[in-house]
Amino acid sequence: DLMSDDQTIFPKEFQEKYLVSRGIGTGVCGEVKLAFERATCKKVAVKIINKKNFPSVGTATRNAEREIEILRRIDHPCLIKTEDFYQTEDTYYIVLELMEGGELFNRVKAGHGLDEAVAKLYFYQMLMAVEYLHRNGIIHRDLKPENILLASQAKTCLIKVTDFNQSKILEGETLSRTLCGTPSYLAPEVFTRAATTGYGPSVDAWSLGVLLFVCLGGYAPFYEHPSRPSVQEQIIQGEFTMVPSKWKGISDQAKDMVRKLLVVDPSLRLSITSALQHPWLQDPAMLAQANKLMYPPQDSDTEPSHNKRPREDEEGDNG
Ligand SMILES: C/C(=N\O)c1ccc(O)cc1O
Repeated sequence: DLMSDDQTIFPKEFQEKYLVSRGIGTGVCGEVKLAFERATCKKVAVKIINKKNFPSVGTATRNAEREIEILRRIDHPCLIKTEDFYQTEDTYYIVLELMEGGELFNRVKAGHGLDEAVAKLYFYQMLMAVEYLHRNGIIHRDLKPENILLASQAKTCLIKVTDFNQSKILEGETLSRTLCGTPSYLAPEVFTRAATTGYGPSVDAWSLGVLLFVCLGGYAPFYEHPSRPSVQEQIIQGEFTMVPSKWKGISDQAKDMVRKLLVVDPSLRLSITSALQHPWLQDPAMLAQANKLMYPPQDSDTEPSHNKRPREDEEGDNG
């Protein structure tokens, strides 16, 4: 094992394939470093996860490989691709697609939200990504701004959801571990019924509601405050306030979407599929822009049509 510039130990075969550079992010489960694939100079992100953060995972190592297999097959333009996977006896190294725009978290700076049109474009892509995960039997369970990555610095850009592999690979998702991170995005049933009856894909709809609230309002719907009930209590009661000064410029349809997602009873909450049919998203200009970002025309799609004369320097068979 060779030491990189800081104390992280990388497996030899990892070092042979990748050159590790600087840190680009840290999460509750580990840190993220920029790396270069030596053979192609392609930039990648490497998530380094210390197994001691996932005590129950030791026994689940076998199905970690199986989960990796499932995740390799996951393929959607708004989901981060798992490109490679290494592990030592105490660390996981997950090689992921790099997103130059970094985390959405750094875009929704405290105090002001995104333009409504930008929030709508991002939210639509999140819905498409999460609907695809659910169709493939994966519940994300940890949707939050840190797990939404931006492809570029541009406002209207492709976004990708990450860390869905986290919960799926590192099985051993216990309620206690779930409660170790910030509870702000956790759905009510995770605190109430989850321990016994378990919970379904509707938990992701709640988290997307919190995400949309933050993108539009620029502040969290459920947050710690000395004179308020605990965050957990606020969530279980579904108590949130759209402060007029922060929401005055936001459309009624956008507010309606948020209100229909932040519903405590999962059976009454708007589903991902229904959210995609909500009037707020029936916006042809946004849909066209999103589809262009998700499915950019490839060269082969723009082949000159057969009735065009080949360019002077081009030898066409009818040249
Ligand atoms: C986890 C990840 N990519 O997969 C990532 C995390 C942080 C960041 O700034 C850029 C990134 O690409």
